[in-house]
Amino acid sequence: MRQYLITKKWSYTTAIFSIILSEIVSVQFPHVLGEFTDALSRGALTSVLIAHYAFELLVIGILYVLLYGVGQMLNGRSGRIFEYQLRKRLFEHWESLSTDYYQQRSIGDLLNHAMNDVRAVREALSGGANILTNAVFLLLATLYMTFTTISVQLTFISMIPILLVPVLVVWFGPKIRTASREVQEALSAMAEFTEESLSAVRLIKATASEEVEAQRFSRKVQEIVKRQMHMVKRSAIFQSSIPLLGSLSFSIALLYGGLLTVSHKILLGQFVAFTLYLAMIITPLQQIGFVINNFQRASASLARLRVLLSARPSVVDSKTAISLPHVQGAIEVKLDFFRYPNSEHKVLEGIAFSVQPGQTIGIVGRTGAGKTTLANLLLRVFDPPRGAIFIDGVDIRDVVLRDLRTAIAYVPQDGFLFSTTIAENIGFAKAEATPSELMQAAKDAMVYEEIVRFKEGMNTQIGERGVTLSGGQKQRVAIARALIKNAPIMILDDSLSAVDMNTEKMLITRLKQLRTKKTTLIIAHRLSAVFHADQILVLDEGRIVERGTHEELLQRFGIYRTLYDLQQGEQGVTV
Ligand SMILES: Nc1ncnc2c1ncn2[C@@H]1O[C@H](COP(=O)(O)OP(=O)(O)OP(=O)(O)O)[C@@H](O)[C@H]1O
Repeated sequence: MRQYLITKKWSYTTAIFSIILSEIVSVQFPHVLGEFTDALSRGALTSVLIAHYAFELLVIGILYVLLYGVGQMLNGRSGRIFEYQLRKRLFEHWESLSTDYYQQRSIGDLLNHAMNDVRAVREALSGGANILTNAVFLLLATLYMTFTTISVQLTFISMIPILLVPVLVVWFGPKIRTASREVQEALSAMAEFTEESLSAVRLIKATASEEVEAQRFSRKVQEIVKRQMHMVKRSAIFQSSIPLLGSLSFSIALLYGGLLTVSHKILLGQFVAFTLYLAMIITPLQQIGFVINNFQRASASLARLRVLLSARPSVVDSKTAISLPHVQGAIEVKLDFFRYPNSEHKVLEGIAFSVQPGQTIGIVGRTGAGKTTLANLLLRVFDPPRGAIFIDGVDIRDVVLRDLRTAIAYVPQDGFLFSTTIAENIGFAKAEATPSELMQAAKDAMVYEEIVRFKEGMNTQIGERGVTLSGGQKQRVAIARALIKNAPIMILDDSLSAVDMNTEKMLITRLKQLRTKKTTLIIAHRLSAVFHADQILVLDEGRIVERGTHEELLQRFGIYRTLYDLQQGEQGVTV
């Protein structure tokens, strides 16, 4: 925030300067009315003089509005730019963090930071800056005018209650900050719940759990209301005690100023002007309370944002990382064991195998055996230990992350697609892809014929605002997205599971043709996806328990054979 204020120093200086000038202009208002009253009480008021005073007030009004308007506009603009930049920075920061970060934080919580916390800071920055400058300088200008044109003594005595304002700030500030942080945390919890609940809406409906969910939601909302009431109570007491002090000042002024006027120590016009001055500062005093309140909330939000922005990615380029722009695709794995961070359990143990460019490796095994974990390590979604995985003979821990991930085309298990057109989804990894390349990728992934049946073809919107693709279609669009990357290494993580056997066979044949000199890793539950592989690894509880070609493994009568017999019985699979 400091950096931002420095870059915008001229805008803020001009805004503050305009607001100060506007206050200097506005404090002339009671002064003119005081002179008017004096002229009236002396009986010296002529029609020319009345017109003169009226014109003076008009000019004061116009100048005030212009100057204050400029200040407000500049501060408002800087606040909005800050809001935009902070959200952009948050987004870029989140993009840079590693996957494990998202296991600890929910999307709803992060969105709440991006929306509510950022807005709280912006409000303090723009609205707060306006009002604070306005209030402080109006107060100073009023004090100056009352000192110089009315009575130092009267000003001092009347202002005594107002001097208690800083004491109130020190007393209430931390309390409001804590209350505000608690509200933001409750809002985060609600956002987290809503996000999760809406993502699972199909499940909730299918299991008729709407009422249970609604009750859980209402508990979250009640918690927010409770915390908000707590904050509102504290803020209200604080905010109302400031005008209370102002009213006290007013009473003193009336009492003491009245006595001074009656005893002719000050003129009637001076007394009228003084009460007008006091009336003028009551509102800013009220606003100071509001702004300080705002600042306390913004400071709680800033503290939350600071925690977020100080998170560092756990997977980063090493200082000596080398660039590998032309990967051939040889993979060697010599992994003693791997545990996920914050877990004691060894997910993979004693994994050793190698793949030559052009080869296809099949990885099969029961659910939870560690297949996806192996893909995660190859991609460095989680860092493997040093000396465990090599690409073209180089430890992947020493390869520039971007190069490593560019060399691998990965199709995740859920075949995630973005809510945009099919064409954009396929071209995701290759922004410069031509329409014919996109079409070819869709054809290679055996999904083109189904895409052209949609009215908009490749430009069909998918997701929330468009058509819903079937599981098998999604998987094939995801495969097309990987194919267009034309990467030396491809990992299909159970990406054919929702595709019918016939299409799977055609797809595999096509993959073989396309990737003759490239490395392909196929993770699968259905063995038919790996029959053709040069080598099949059978994983069980994190270990390679069998390896060989399809024929070799069948002869071994182990897990693979059991799985094969089972699946053949279920689906009538034949080699
Ligand atoms: N991010 C993670 N943190 C901690 N443990 C994890 C994480 N991801 C997976 N695991 C654990 O690692 C083990 C292996 O999971 P993995 O996803 O690699 O299995 P898989 O063989 O791909 O299973 P499936 O065939 O069901 O996809 C499981 O016990 C799982 O609970």
